[in-house]
Amino acid sequence: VKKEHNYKLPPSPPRLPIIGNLHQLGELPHSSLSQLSRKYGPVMLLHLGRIPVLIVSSAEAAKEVLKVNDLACCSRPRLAAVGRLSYNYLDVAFAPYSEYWRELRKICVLELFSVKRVKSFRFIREAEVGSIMESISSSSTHPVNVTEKVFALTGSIIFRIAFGKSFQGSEYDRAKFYELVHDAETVAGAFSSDECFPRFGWIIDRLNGHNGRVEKVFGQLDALFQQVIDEHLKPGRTQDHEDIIDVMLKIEKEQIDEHGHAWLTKNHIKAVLLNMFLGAVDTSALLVIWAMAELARKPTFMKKAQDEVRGVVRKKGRVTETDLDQLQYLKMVLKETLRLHPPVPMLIAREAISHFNINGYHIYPNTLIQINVWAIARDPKYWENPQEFFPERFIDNAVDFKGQHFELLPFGGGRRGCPALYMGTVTTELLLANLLYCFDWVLPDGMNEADINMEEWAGKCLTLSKKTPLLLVPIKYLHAQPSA
Ligand code: HEM
Repeated sequence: VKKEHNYKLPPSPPRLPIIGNLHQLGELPHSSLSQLSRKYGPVMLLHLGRIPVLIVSSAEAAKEVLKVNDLACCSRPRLAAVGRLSYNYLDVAFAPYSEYWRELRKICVLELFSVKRVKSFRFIREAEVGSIMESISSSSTHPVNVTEKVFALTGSIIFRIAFGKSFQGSEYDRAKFYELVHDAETVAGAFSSDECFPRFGWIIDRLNGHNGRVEKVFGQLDALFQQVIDEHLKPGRTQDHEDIIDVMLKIEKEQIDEHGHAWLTKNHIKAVLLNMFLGAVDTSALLVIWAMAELARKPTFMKKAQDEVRGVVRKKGRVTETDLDQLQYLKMVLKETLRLHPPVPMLIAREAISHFNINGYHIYPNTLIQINVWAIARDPKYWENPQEFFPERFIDNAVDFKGQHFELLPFGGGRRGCPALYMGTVTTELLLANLLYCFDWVLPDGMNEADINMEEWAGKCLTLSKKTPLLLVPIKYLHAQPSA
């Protein structure tokens, strides 16, 4: 299509020279952009330095992107830090749209994150959840940092699913591991100055240490992944259960062509491992932390969820995955949390591959596209009392989060939607159900419900955290036997 001057562009807020609209993002971009969209509309065009970015803030416009024009805009921007961390886009989350990405995505959907594979890791989830419940019950009646415990759990589960061993069985320190995942998230979530500013941005990157930070994180991740892959390749290694590295090494072997070339190499495996750590640890943890914070603020909802889970599990001692189907209220609590606190509030940026129109506006190739699912899920046009946490809104309501209902998109949608939705939901349901079954939760001395700090913190990451840790006092339930 020829670039015509009469192609109408989406409305844009006024911008400053050089930095464009960067100064309007603020500490919480999803929130600042939600306010801006009230003035400029659900489809607006910003400029972050030199990068044109389309901000989408309505369900109708999200449908235009994720369904009607999915193919025209399902690439990802090539950002330098992400490129370095992903071995030059050998991963699935950040790889531009290509035949390679389609093949790898197929492997993820069919082999790595399929329901069958995820079910095969049930024993890991149940064992790790049991051990965290044990550790919480040892501090029964004292305030517990719920945020820390929940992060420890999601990290341990993914570590073991991916690497086939737990922190206990490895020389890798848990705290060091979290720091590394967090650092990787931060550098991956930030634009470099070079990307935003023509000609001189690279100088800023060098001066402010951005490049050095990326290299440091890359070096540490690469060393960890290499070490674990080497362990898997040691002759005589015995394993009682296939982990993600085993599966990928098997695929690597099977893909060797008649000339001895494998299109899947160790770097591809490392890039996918990176996606698993960045995609799974924080998202699942944040969902459960926000859910616990909301329930602690609303004791009647907490009690209702506890009555349900205790009614189903009775004196069994702990919740197992076979119980989850019966926990309808718990599922509504998590759905409502995904609405109010989507762990990835603006999805992962897409990039337009070809020209397309949306709401009568023209979008050019190479435009970045950000869908503000946080804003959509709080829009009174789609939700009654949208700021209120009210799980009952989902009774007799067919809206779900699988990417077909554009007013609720916590896992994204279309070709680039989250391929691990099942893994995410089964992990978070099991964890929340056990927290609610095993303990009653009370507020630390001197605090009341209104004192729970619900402020958000984005910290340049893709995910949305709770600004302060959640501290609650667990009182062990009579029948709880977490490690039974
Ligand atoms: C509650 C948990 C989770 C939430 C809320 C979540 C959310 C998301 C979102 C919003 C996206 C971007 C979708 C888009 O751009 O349209 C995404 C993509 C992705 N997620 Fe998840 N996720 C979760 C769990 C997981 C887990 C457990 C894994 C892997 C172990 C994972 C791996 C990925 C990958 C690889 C992508 C990139 C897909 C692509 O670009 O083709 N996620 N996720």
